[in-house]
Amino acid sequence: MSQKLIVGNWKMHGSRASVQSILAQLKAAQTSRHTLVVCPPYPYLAMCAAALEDSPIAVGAQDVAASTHGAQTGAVSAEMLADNGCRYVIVGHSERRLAHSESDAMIAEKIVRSLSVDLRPIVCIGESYPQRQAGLTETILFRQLGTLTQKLSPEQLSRVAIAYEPVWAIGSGKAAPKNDILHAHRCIRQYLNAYGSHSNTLLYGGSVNPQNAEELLSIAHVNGLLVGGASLNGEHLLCIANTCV
Ligand SMILES: O=C(CO)COP(=O)(O)O
Repeated sequence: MSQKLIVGNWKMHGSRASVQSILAQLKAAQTSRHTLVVCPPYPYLAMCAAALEDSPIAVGAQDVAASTHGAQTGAVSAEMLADNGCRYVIVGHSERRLAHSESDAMIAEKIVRSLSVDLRPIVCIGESYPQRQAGLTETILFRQLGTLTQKLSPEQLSRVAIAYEPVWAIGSGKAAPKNDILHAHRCIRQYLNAYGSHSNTLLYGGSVNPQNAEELLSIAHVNGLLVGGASLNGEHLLCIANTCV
C-alpha cells in the first residue's frame, strides 16, 4: 500500500459557515490514510490554515500570480500564499486556461514563482473533448509539458505534481475510462523521465467520487486524485482520502 495525494479543489463555492462545517468534519477525523490537501477560495485560506495548523491536512490555493508584486489589481502572489499558511497551489486549471486565457508560458512562470517560496505546484494538463475526438490527446499533453521542460530544470520540474484532468470529464459525473487514464499517465511519465524528472507525483482529476476512487487509485502511475465537487462534502472527501489501495 502506498501513500497517495488527495487534493480537494473547492473552486468558487462555500461560505464561512459551510467552510467551518467541512473543517469540523475533517478535524474530527484527525488522520487519513493518504495525504490530504484542501484548496479553498482565497478569502477562506487563512481561516483554513489556522484551523488545520495542528492537523496533518495541508492547505493549498487555486491559483497564483506570475510575478512577485506590483500594480496588479486582484492578483495574489506566491509569497502572500506562503505567508498565509499555504503549502500547495493549483496552477493552470482548465477553467483558468479557458476563462482567463492563461498560456503555457504564463503557467510555467507561476510554477517558478511558487517553487521559489517552497509552495508545491499542482499543474493541470489535459485535452478538450474535440481534441480527444481528433486523436490529439498526446499532442496536447506533450505541448503543455513541453513549455514546462523549456522553462524548468529537471530538478525544478521534479518538485511539481502533474494532474491529468481531461476537460470533458470535469463536472460530467463520469470519470474518464480507465484505459484513457492509463495511457495518458504513461505518456506523461515517459515524457518526464526522458527529461530527467523522475519523481513526479501524478494525479487524475475529473468526476472523482467515493465510489470510483479505489479503481482510479489502482491505475498504474496514478499517485493521487484532484477532486472537485465531491470535496465539498467533508465525509466524501475523507472517504476518498481513506481509500484502501
Ligand atoms: O476540476 C476538477 C478538480 O480540479 C474536477 O472537478 P469534478 O471533480 O467536480 O469533476
